[in-house]
Amino acid sequence: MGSLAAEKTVTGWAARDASGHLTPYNYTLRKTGPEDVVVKVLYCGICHTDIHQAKNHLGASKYPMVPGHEVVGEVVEVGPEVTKYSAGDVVGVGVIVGCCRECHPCKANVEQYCNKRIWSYNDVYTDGRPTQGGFASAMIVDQKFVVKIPAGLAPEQAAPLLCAGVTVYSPLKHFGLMSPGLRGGILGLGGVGHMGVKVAKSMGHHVTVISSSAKKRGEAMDDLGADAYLVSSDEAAMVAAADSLDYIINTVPVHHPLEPYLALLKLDGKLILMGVINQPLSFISPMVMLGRKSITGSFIGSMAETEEVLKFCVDKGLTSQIEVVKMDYVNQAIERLERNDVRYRFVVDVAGSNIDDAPPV
Ligand SMILES: NC(=O)C1=CN([C@@H]2O[C@H](COP(=O)(O)OP(=O)(O)OC[C@H]3O[C@@H](n4cnc5c(N)ncnc54)[C@H](OP(=O)(O)O)[C@@H]3O)[C@@H](O)[C@H]2O)C=CC1
Ligand SMILES: O=C/C=C/c1ccc(O)c(O)c1
Ligand SMILES: [Zn+2]
Ligand SMILES: [Zn+2]
Repeated sequence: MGSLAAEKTVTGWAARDASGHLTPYNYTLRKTGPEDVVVKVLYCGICHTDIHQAKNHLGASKYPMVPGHEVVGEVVEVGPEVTKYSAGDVVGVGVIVGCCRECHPCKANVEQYCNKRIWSYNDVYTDGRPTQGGFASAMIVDQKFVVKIPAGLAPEQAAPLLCAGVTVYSPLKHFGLMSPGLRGGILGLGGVGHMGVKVAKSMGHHVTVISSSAKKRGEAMDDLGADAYLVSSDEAAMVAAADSLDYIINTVPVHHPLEPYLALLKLDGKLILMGVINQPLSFISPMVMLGRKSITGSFIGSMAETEEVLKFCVDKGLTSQIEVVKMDYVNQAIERLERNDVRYRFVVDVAGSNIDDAPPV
């Protein structure tokens, strides 16, 4: 991997424009700083956010962009002040790779809410270089934003926990929704949603999947262990389920009406928005007033919660349900994810794809 003093040239797969099509791209990483960990990427999950970013759904994308923020890798080098990791450790990196360390969220250890957060890609690091994500042979990351993957978790299984897993765990913990017996809804059974079913079931909740079609009913009930399944267009079933849920984790990634789901909540129920939707959502006020309901949101989880969810999954024997693909399949995987054709997360076998050998385009 080279010496601490040298910049490292790596190959990633980058989007060049809002088509979001990824092709090989060579770039240099910063010299390893005192608190930096050099990570050889083994696996990286494909999150729907990678599509939002690569295709400029939020209007702030910069190219070339190497996406990927569910990264599991092996430590190959550490800076002289790194205390937490050493070469050979299997580690994870998620959505955030920097924060100010001084603001209220940083001091409260919820650094994901720091207004000076640095995203793992499509951002600029403190040295002025663009950040680039995990669809690459290596990343250099400050040790604060690295977690150890515990023994007992396969690295490819662990990858989706670094975004999808912690994204459902964090709000359940924060909003006091970890008690057994709660009735939860998971709206949208994709990468985040399937981890929602697994985590909520492991907390002892009664879990209802609310889906746009009946296609996933059998898998949701038989494989993931959901207790009930609602098709959102089935008006009679939606009416029958009114006032029944303590919370809904809403993972739908496109504009949609909120009122059908607010109606499913009990008194004091919470609709927790997860989907990245760049258009106003709407509802009439009595839908929340007459039931003291809340509409809230949540953004990934802290580094501490990321460590917690990894341990939670080991303790409960939870894994993600994944389809492992090679890097040269990444564009097809993205297309399939967009048309809702994956059960439930693609994970790219980056190290097994020999991406350093591909000629850059
Ligand atoms: N807040 C946060 O911290 C995070 C936010 N996100 C965001 O959450 C959203 C979901 O992410 P992820 O789970 O990876 O996405 P997936 O594409 O894996 O899952 C989304 C699910 O939503 C449902 N859906 C309904 N309408 C559509 C549609 N038109 N197109 C696609 N899916 C649809 C589908 O479930 P069904 O078939 O059951 O209807 C689908 O499986 C994204 O917007 C992502 O950016 C992701 C991670 C963290
Ligand atoms: O997948 C993780 C990132 C989620 C995310 C949430 C909100 C937002 O504005 C983003 O750009 C990304
Ligand atoms: Zn994500
Ligand atoms: Zn801060």
